[in-house]
Amino acid sequence: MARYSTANEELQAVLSALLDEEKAERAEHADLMKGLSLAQKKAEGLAVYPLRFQEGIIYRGGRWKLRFEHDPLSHRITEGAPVKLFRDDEVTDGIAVRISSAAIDVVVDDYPDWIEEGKIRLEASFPDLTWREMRFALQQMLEAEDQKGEKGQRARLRDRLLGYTELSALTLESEPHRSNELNASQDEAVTGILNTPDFAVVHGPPGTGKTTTLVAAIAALYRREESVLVCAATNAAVDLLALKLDEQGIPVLRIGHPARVYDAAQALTLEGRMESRSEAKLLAKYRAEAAQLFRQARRFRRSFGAAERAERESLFAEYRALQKTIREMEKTALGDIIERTPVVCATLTGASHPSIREKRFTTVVIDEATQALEPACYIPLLKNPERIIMAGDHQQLAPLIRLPASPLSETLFAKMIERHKDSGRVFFLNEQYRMQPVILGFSNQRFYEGRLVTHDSVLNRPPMRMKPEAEVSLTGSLLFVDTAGSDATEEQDADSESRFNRFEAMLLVRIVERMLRLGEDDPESVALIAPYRAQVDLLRSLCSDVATLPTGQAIEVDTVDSFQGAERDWIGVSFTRNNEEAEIGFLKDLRRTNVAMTRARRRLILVGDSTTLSMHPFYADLIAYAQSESSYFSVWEEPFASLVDL
Ligand SMILES: Nc1ncnc2c1ncn2[C@@H]1O[C@H](COP(=O)(O)OP(=O)(O)OP(=O)(O)O)[C@@H](O)[C@H]1O
Repeated sequence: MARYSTANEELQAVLSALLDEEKAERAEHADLMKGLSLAQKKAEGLAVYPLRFQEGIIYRGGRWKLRFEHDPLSHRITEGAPVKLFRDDEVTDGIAVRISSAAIDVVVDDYPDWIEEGKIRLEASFPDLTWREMRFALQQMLEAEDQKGEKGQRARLRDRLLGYTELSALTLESEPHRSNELNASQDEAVTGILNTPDFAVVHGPPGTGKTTTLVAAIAALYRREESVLVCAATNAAVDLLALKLDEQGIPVLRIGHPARVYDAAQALTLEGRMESRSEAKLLAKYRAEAAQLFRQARRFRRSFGAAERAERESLFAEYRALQKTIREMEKTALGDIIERTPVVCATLTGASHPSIREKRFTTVVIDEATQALEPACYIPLLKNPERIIMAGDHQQLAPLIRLPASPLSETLFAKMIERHKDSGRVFFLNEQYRMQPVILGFSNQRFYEGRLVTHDSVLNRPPMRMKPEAEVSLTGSLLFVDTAGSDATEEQDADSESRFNRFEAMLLVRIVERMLRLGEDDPESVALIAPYRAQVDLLRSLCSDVATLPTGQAIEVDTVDSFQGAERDWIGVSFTRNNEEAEIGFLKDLRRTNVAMTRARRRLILVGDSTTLSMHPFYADLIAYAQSESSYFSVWEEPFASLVDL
C-alpha cells in the first residue's frame, strides 16, 4: 500500500521529484555539452562529426529532410530524438530520423542555407517538450482535487489508480470478443478489459503476446463503438500497435511528428489518410510548386547584387506563403479525419498533440507502461477516459533516473501491480511463444515465480543439429562460457570511462562465428548485447570481419536498452565486467539482465567471468542454473579450448 495518506500528498512528492530530476538532467546535459570537448562528446555518443551534407528534400508538412553521411561510428542519437545541427556560429534544431552506421537524416522546419558547405556537427539536444508535458499533466492531476465535473472525475480515477479508494470486486462476464486465437490467460485479460468499470493492468512477461492481447481488446472495444486512445512510451511501439490494428481492419489514425513515424505506418498518419481525400491532388500540386519556388530562390546566391537579392526575397516570401496554405489545409483535413476515426494511436507525449486536444476517449490504453515515468502516463489521462488499460512488465527495464532514491523510480505500472494485486484487475499472461524452455528457465524462476509456461509451437521446434564435419557438438540452447582464469580483464575507455573486455569480445565473436559455420540451423537473426557502450563498439568492430548470416544479414550489436521488446534467433551476451573488486556496475540492475536473457528464441550464449559475477548472488545462481542444465563450460575445457584458439 502507498506510504502517503492521500493521492494528493503522493503526487506532490512525485512532482517535487520530477522537478528535481528535470533540473538534474538538464544540468547534466548542459554540463556535458559545455564541459566536453568535441572528441569527448563523440566518445560519449552525444555528437556526430564531421557530417557531409548529401541532399535536402521537401518533406511531409512542408518541412525539409536533410541527408548527411559520416565515417562509421557509434553514437547514442536515436531515431526521433531532438538534435541540433551546427556549423561555426550557425545552428538549427531538428529531429533525427533514419539512422545507420554511416548516415543520418535530420528533419528541420526550414531549410538552413549554410548547411551545404563546410563540416557540419550534430549534437543531441534536451527534450524540453516531454518534460513540459509531464509537468503539466501532473499538475493537472494535483489540481483535480475537490473539483466537480470532469476534473472531479479525473480525481476519482486517479484515487482509484493509486489505490486510495476501495474497489468493488470485478465481475467477469464473458462477453464475446470473437477471437478464438487467444490463449486462456490472454482471453481472461481481454474479458477483464471489457468489463472493468475503471482500469485493468496486463502484466505481460517476455513473448507472452501482450500486443496480441491489447489488439484483441481494442478491436472488441471498437466493435462496441467506443473511442480509444492507444499510447506507448516509444514511437516504435505505437507504430507496431497501429499497424496490427490496421491489419484487423480497424480504422486508426497515427498522430505524431511525421519524422518520428516509421515508413510502414505512414499510411495511417494524417498524410496517409489524406491520400484518399479530395484535397490530395491540390496539396500535391502546392507542394510541387513550393519546391519549385524554393529551388528558384536558391539560384540567387546572397553575394549577388541588389536586384537578385530582391528577387530572391520575393520568391522566398511566396514559398513561405504557400507553405502556410499547405499547413492550414492539412489542419482542416486533420480535424475532419479525427472526427471520423474512433481509434487514435500516439506516444504518451503525443497524446497532448493540439490536433486531439478537444477529443474525448472512452478508453485509454498505455502499452510499455513500465518504460514511462509516472507523470508521462498522466498525459493521456487528461482526456478523462472512463477506463484505463495499462500493459507492461515491471521486471524489464524502467526509465533511467539520475537522482537516487527518487519517488520517480517506481513507475505507475509497478505501483498498480503492487497495490491492486487482489482487486481482480491485474491479469498475468502466462504462456510464452518465444524462448526454448532452458533459455527461459532462470528468468522464470527469478522474476515470474515460475508461473510461465512455454507454448507447444516452441516445444515442437526441430532440435538443433551440427553439420556432419563438425568436430564438436554444441546443440544446447543455453551456453554459459566462463572466462575465469584466463587473461580476460576489463579495461576502461580513457575518454568516456565506459568499460570493455577484449578477451570476452573476441571469444564471443569467435563462438558465434564457429557456430554459424558448424551448426545446421541457420538463424535468421543474430544479435550481440553488452551492457557497456565501449564493449558494444569493440564487438561491432570485430563483427565487421565475420561472415554475415546465411540470409546475408549482418550480426547486430547494441546495448541491452535498444533490444527491449525485440527478439532474435540467437543472442550473445558479453557481461564484460572482470575485476578484482568484483564491482559489477550496470549489471546490478537485474531487470537489464532479464531483458538481455529473454530476447533469444533458439540460442542464448552468455560469456562472463564467474569470479567477478559470483560475488552477486543473482549471478552466482545464474551460473549454478547453467551448471544444473549442463550448459556451463569453462573456456579452458573442451569444446572451447579447441574451438577457440585465443
Ligand atoms: N494466442 C497466441 N497464439 C499463437 N501465437 C501467439 C499468441 N499470442 C502471441 N503469439 C505470438 O507470440 C509472439 C509474441 O507476441 P506479441 O508480439 O503479441 O508479444 P509481446 O508480449 O507484445 O512481446 P514483447 O515481449 O516484445 O512485449 C508473436 O509471434 C505472436 O504471434
